[in-house]
Amino acid sequence: MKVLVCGGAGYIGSHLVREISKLPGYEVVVFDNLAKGHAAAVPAGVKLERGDIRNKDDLERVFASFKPEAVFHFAAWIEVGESCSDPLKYYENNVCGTVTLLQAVQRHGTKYFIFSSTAALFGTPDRIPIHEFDTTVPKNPYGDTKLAVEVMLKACDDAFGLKSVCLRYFNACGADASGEIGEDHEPESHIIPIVLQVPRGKREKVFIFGNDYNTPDGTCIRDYVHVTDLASAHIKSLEYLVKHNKSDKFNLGSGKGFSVKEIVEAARRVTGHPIPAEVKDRRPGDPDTLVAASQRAEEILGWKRQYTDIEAIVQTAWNFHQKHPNGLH
Ligand SMILES: NC(=O)c1ccc[n+]([C@@H]2O[C@H](COP(=O)([O-])OP(=O)(O)OC[C@H]3O[C@@H](n4cnc5c(N)ncnc54)[C@H](O)[C@@H]3O)[C@@H](O)[C@H]2O)c1
Ligand SMILES: O=c1ccn([C@@H]2O[C@H](COP(=O)(O)OP(=O)(O)O[C@H]3O[C@H](CO)[C@@H](O)[C@H](O)[C@H]3O)[C@@H](O)[C@H]2O)c(=O)[nH]1
Repeated sequence: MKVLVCGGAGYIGSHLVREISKLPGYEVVVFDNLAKGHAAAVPAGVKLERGDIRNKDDLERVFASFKPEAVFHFAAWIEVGESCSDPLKYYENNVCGTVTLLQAVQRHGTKYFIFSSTAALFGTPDRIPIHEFDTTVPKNPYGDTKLAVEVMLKACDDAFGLKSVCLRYFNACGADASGEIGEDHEPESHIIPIVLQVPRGKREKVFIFGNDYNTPDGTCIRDYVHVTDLASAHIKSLEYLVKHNKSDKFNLGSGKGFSVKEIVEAARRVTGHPIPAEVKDRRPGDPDTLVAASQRAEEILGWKRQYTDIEAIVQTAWNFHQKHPNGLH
């Protein structure tokens, strides 16, 4: 099976590439413009095609020569805050770019499409844990762009039979067990790598955004799901599409929520560093609690998580940062 991984030099995509390229029966090509990803995150032996999903010629070159049977689509801008101040940047890449990519998929008769969606679809959720068919009213343009693609994928299935799986990740975190690849974003906005910047000597303290939420310790609760477990869900999704030839969508979480304070405490235990923390005002747009119901992925895809313990998850991120004090570039 020939698979094209768009955004495969980025954080989550590179973990999928690493896992799928170890398996027999898959030929993998990464397509990435390296705006945020790293060539060093692509394993030796996997071809990296530098190109942009918004550019029809870049796509045509790769689709015509490689003829992928499946596309994993990770390529997007990912910062919620920036999507509020510069929404058109997000619509242009995440929606228009995906239209151009899907046009290539249609032209070349690619059969399967696996899309990186998000918990941000659910805005302020109806209930916790959040189920797949709960109300989707995003609270920011980033979530709107991801919902637009989910809607578009349904239309592509209806019109020309493209079979897709939308995977709504909750908070992706951790790093490959080898420590060779991990999360290296500039600027960094995610809580675990930010907390680890303190023991890395890159910041003095952590700011906790609000301690007056309706949660037991007053700080926001999120569902931290390990990036290697996300990679295995992608492989299961492709197997599902090949076997059942049917589109679907799944929420992917770890099964448990942790507060921001609990994350800081876990990082203190893992690193042995005091990690000073100061409470600041709330960050706009943060809901109290986001926790996924992931039973459908377990039952229908046969997805099994390797990581459930938050310290073990933070430990993998810490191993990565210790191995790459200056990141991957
Ligand atoms: N990180 C999370 O917690 C999280 C949660 C939910 C969903 N997601 C989604 O998962 C996907 C991957 O996220 P990530 O954290 O790995 O982000 P990332 O920025 O590390 O990876 C995205 C990759 O796509 C590439 N890219 C972006 N625009 C491109 C374009 N126009 N053409 C070609 N390549 C392009 C970037 O260079 C980068 O390598 C994104 O679609 C994101 O919205 C992430
Ligand atoms: O310096 C910081 C950074 C974050 N937080 C808090 O930590 C929690 C987690 O924040 P962050 O790591 O930025 O993740 P989210 O805002 O929950 O968003 C991530 O997870 C979502 C799914 O839950 C995805 O949709 C997004 O793409 C992804 O960025 C939130 O309560 C933040 O307010 C802090 O207190 N201090």
